[in-house]
Amino acid sequence: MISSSDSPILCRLPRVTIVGAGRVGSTLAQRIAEKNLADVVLLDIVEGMPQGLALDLMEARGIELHNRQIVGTNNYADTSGSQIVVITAGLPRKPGMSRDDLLKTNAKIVVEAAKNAIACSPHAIFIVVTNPLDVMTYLAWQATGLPRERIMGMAGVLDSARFETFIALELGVLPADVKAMVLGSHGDLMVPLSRYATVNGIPITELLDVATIERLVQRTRNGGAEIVELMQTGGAFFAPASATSVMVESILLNQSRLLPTATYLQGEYGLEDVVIGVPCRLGCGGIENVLELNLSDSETEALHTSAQSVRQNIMKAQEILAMKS
Ligand SMILES: NC(=O)c1ccc[n+]([C@@H]2O[C@H](COP(=O)([O-])OP(=O)(O)OC[C@H]3O[C@@H](n4cnc5c(N)ncnc54)[C@H](O)[C@@H]3O)[C@@H](O)[C@H]2O)c1
Ligand SMILES: O=C(O)C[C@H](O)C(=O)O
Repeated sequence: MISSSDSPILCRLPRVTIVGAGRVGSTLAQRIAEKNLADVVLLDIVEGMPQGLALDLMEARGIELHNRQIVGTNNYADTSGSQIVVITAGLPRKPGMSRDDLLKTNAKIVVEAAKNAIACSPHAIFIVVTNPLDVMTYLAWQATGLPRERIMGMAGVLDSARFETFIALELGVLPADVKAMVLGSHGDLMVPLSRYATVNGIPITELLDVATIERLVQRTRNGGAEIVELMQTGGAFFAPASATSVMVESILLNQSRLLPTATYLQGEYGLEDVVIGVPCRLGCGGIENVLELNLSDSETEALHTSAQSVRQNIMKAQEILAMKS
């Protein structure tokens, strides 16, 4: 008699663990299940909450016409054998705070989550979402000891989607017709590449004047804060969950999509030993390759300034973690 756990080929469906079942985590669980991408394990420290969310999502399956399993838990043992682990655990910022103000609280949470999750899913690919994003991804990379291909951060897909949204609103065109890429850190020093933004192949520099483009760039840089100020409690979660689900999808379906991804750089763009957003191809092994774009001098300078700020915060985070251990 073969039990289901003895039969990996026939019975193992892809499984994605989401650590942190808050607003981003639970919305991501919904996206993954409703896109029929994988079974989901939602883990949180709050007892009962991930279990309740999972049951609620399970009860929607007949209506949404999918058959994915969603499990809620407080125990890492239930996450074992996951193909992907997404870390959303940690505090969101409040109005008036920068993402870097979350460093102290979230560093310990993310390091612990990463260590616990890798112990149960040693072959998983990790996607970090918790802020401050680039620093948290670096800490999770260190904590897990994973090769850089298997650990990345989500921010660029979201920042790019915001830039595309603002361009589409300005021009009155379909958002899907706008393509743009935002590189750098997930913060005020992010680097929206206006030069590469197009509407169905037409550069936006042909369609909008310099002052308007600069206004849209500034709104993109402030995109997270704009929502935090409006909501007053917590930040964005619908678009962040959509953005993360696109990365999950590209990995699980081996789509090799070229997406702005926070990754550990090893000399690309003249940067080393830092995590920052650059274009990466995402497939079944995680990051398949890092694309080095030909940047102008000012774009390169902006990327380096962004990286310098991440480096300083990595050092701060390491000091904080050293004090606590
Ligand atoms: N990278 C991005 O683009 C992006 C976008 C949106 C949000 N974020 C960040 O994602 C994080 C989560 O945001 P949210 O809106 O979902 O917040 P939230 O408060 O709704 O959810 C966070 C969850 O983490 C849980 N948690 C805390 N410590 C934990 C631990 N040790 N183990 C497991 N779970 C733990 C909490 O109980 C809570 O349910 C924040 O840091 C936020 O700033 C990043
Ligand atoms: O702005 C935040 O604090 C959350 C997230 O990073 C976002 O950009 O929406």
